[in-house]
Amino acid sequence: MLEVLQESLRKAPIVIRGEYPYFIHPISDGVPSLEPELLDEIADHMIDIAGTDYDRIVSIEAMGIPLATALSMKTGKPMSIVRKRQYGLKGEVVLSQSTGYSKGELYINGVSKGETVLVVDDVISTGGTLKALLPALENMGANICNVIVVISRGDGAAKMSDMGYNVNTLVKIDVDMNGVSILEVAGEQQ
Ligand SMILES: O=P(O)(O)OC[C@H]1O[C@H](OP(=O)(O)OP(=O)(O)O)[C@H](O)[C@@H]1O
Ligand code: HPA
Repeated sequence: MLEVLQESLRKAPIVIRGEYPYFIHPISDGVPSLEPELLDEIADHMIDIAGTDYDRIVSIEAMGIPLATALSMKTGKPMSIVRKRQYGLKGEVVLSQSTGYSKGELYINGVSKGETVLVVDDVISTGGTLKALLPALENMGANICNVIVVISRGDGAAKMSDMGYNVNTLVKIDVDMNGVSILEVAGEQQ
């Protein structure tokens, strides 16, 4: 299952950002090359998990964009991208994002009260991004039907679960200076 994703993770190089061992992968970075087979495999798997019964796909720049685009084209659902740039549109909501290696503001536009949304992203690590985003979407009146993140590293997904948010992840990994180890693949017995 998810063979293309697993194979690509095993090849991911590691660099150090501050003290954080950062894996470089097509889904999380868009480099060196994001192949259509990989996007196709992931989008199909997301549809297996979440179906198509929602009004909107919500994702976060930058690397949520190819995922949300692939899913939008398969499902026919519109998408809204949470941006790192302020637009000042009416109803824009700002939140603070903190990851293992960065801090900044995120801006939500385009999500209406009462909409059912599917949230997708490339990676969950500390959980800092989703910890800020999910309550903000709920405060805007959105109904979050599902959250799917492709790659889980660290304890972010467990922390989200403690907060009452179930984050579906396709693959759980461990990262050290030697590379990526695959700990768990969705739908497979370990
Ligand atoms: O669980 P966390 O520790 O919050 O980390 C996860 C976040 O980190 C990455 O985003 P990044 O801000 O690096 O943006 P990018 O997509 O532009 O690379 C990733 O896309 C997630 O949004
Ligand atoms: N690599 C790529 N994207 C990420 C990482 C990482 O190690 N951690 C959080 N987002």
